[in-house]
Amino acid sequence: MTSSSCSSTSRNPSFGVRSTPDQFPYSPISSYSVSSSSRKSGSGRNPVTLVARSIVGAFVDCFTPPEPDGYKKVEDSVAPKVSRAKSERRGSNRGIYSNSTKQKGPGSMEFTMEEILKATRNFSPAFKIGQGGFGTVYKGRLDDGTFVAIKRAKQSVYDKHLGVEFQSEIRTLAQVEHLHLVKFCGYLEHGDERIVVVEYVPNGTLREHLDGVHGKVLDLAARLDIAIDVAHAITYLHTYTDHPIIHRDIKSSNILLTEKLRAKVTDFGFARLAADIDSGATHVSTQVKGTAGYLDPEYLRTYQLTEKSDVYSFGILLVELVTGRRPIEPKREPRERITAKWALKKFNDGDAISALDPRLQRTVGTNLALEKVLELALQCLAPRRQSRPRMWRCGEILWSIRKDYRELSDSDLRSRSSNSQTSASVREI
Ligand SMILES: Nc1ncnc2c1ncn2[C@@H]1O[C@H](COP(=O)(O)OP(=O)(O)OP(=O)(O)O)[C@@H](O)[C@H]1O
Repeated sequence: MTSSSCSSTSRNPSFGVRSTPDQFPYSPISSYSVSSSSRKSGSGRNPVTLVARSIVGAFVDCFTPPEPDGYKKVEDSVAPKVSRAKSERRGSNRGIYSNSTKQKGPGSMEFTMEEILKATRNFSPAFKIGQGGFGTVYKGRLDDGTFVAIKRAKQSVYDKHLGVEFQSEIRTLAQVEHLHLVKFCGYLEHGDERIVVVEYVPNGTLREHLDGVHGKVLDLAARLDIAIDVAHAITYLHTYTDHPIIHRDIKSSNILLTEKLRAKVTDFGFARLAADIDSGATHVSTQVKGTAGYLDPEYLRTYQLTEKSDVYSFGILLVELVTGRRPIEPKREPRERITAKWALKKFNDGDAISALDPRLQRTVGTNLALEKVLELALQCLAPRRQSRPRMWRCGEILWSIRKDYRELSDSDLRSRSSNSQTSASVREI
C-alpha cells in the first residue's frame, strides 16, 4: 500500500496505530436528571446554583477582551520559551519525519511532492477550501479517487515553530484512529514545505452550520448527535493508552460535519500527549495555546494543562450548540457579549428557554434537553478543574439527554397524529 491511500490499513506500523478505532469503554446511563424547580428557587443551597454563581464571577475575572474578530488564536503570547531540553527532545524525533528517510517503502505515510502537486493541480486556487492558523487547506484527489484535505503550512508557521507544531500534529494524527476524528492519510516534509494530508470531510464546519451558511437549520436532534460524537472523540483521546492526548483547541470551527451531519474533530496542531506536558518535574506547560472564548481560566492562570481544559472548551461548545451564538459576540449589548455567562445566568434564573437558539422549535422535549445541556455546560465550566466532570461522563450524560429527547419527541409526534386523526373523523361525521 502506498501513501496514495487514506484507508486505515495504510498506517505505518511504526507509528503505533491503535487497533480498536471506535471503542467506547462505557455504556450509556439513563439515570441523569435535572431538578429545575430546586434551581429556580435560587436558595443558593443547590450546588448547581453555587457553581453557576462562581462561574459567572469567573467569566468576569478571567475574560480577556477579544481581538476584533473575536476568534484570534492565543499563541505563545503569555508563555516562556520552550526549554532547551524540550526542544532537543523534540528534535530527536526529526529522523522519523525528515527528508533523510525519503525512500518510500510499503506502508509509508510519506507523500511525494509529485503526488501532492498532482492532487491539487499545482496548488490551484480553484482547489483551495480554507485558510487557518496553520496555513492553506486544499481539496485534492488521489490516484485511487479518494478525496483528501491537503493542509499546507504557511512559511511563518514553519519559521516560527521550526516544524515543532507540524511534527506535533503528525505524531498525534498518526497515532489516533476514531470514527469521529479526521483520519490521517500522510504527510510531506520537503525543504521548507510542511504538508499534512487528511480525510476530506464534505459538509463544512459546525460553526458554519450554526451561522446558517449551509441553508438548513441544524435541528436539536442533530446538535445532540454532534455533541455526543465530539464527547466520544475527546474521550478516546483522553483515554488513549498510557498517554492521554489533550486536544487543546476544541471549538466549533474545528468540528467538521459529514453529509449525514455527524461530527469529526480536526486540527491537532496544538494537541499534546499528557506525557509530553508532564515530563518536567513542575507539571507546568511551557506554552499557553488555544482560542479566545474557549480557554480554561485555570489553565490561563496556572499554565497547568490537564484533560479538564478540553472539558472546559467542550462546555463552551455545548452553550454554542443550544444558543447558536458564538462564544464571544462583541456587537451585542455588554451583558450578552460573553455567551456562556449570559446563557448560564438565564439558566440560573429559571429562564433557560430565552437562551435557546430562536431558530429551534420550542417543545416540551426541547425545553427539557436545553435545561439539561445547560446544566452539563455549567459543570464543564466550573472554575476549578476538580469540579468539572470527566469527558466520558459528559458522553454518558449527553447520551441520556438524547434518549429522553427522542422519547419525548416520539410521544409528541404520536399525540399530534392521533389529534389530527380525531379531528379528521369529526369532520367526516
Ligand atoms: N479535513 C477537512 N475536510 C474538509 N475541509 C477542511 C478540512 N480541514 C480543514 N478544512 C477547511 O479548511 C478550513 C481551515 O482549516 P484549518 O484547520 O486549517 O483552520 P481553522 O481550524 O479554521 O483555523 P485555525 O487553524 O486558526 O484554528 C476549515 O474551516 C474548513 O473549512
